[in-house]
Amino acid sequence: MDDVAGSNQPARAEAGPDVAIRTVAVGKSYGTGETRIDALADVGVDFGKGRFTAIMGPSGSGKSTLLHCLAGLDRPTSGQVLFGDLDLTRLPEKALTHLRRDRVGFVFQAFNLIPTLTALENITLPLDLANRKPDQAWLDTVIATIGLGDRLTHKPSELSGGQQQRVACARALVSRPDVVFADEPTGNLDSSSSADVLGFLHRSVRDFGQTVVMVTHDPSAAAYADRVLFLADGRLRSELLDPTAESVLDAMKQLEVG
Ligand SMILES: Nc1ncnc2c1ncn2[C@@H]1O[C@H](COP(=O)(O)OP(=O)(O)OP(=O)(O)O)[C@@H](O)[C@H]1O
Repeated sequence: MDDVAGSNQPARAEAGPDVAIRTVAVGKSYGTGETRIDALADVGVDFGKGRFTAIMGPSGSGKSTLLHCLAGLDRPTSGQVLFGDLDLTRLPEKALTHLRRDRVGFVFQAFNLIPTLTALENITLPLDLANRKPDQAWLDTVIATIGLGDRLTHKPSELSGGQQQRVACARALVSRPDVVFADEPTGNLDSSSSADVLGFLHRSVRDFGQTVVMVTHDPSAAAYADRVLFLADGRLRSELLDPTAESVLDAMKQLEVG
């Protein structure tokens, strides 16, 4: 059993059979005294398995901080993050590194592809780094779904922004992670490329049962999700099921009023 050094608390925990990640009273503060900022306060929420959840809220409301705590990129100051059968808040650094490598996929706003590798080499990079052989049938499925056809031998500089982000999505999915985290994945894309990328993420949930958690500012992007969580001042304020761009806009207006 993995224990945090100096702690008797086990790192094993159980979020629940249908729950990919559960947060329990999560808080994250920066600084102390007068300059202390509570980026997150008392956030308790379940992220269902095989669901597409969007996180929205004004600038500075804690969206990225929450995503980083969920993905094991950052540790909360208080509370628990239960990731499947693990309590991330009690997991030693090395085990967190393994979790990020083996059980989590990331899509960032800035694509973050390796410029010297081809699209295909970028997609299989996480497997190569982990010394794992690709599941060829799954790789073929992912490649067919991103629809890059003959562009797989191209370098990122020879691809459009939308094509690069679809490669980044395929890279996030290739190891069949428990959860794909996307931080503003369409922030640098035009509306047509955004629709391609969001459509791909949506299909990965609907057709392959992938769990996706996405931070976005864009109501149209959030409308691709099954559920939208709204943060304000580091607190969870409301949520919306089966969102549309209009209902998300309304909820955001309510957030500003409230
Ligand atoms: N490393 C840090 N040190 C100090 N304060 C931080 C740090 N990271 C974030 N913060 C603060 O925590 C709060 C939440 O930041 P966060 O980036 O999570 O918000 P956000 O909702 O993702 O914002 P945006 O939409 O602008 O990206 C902000 O007040 C921010 O200034």
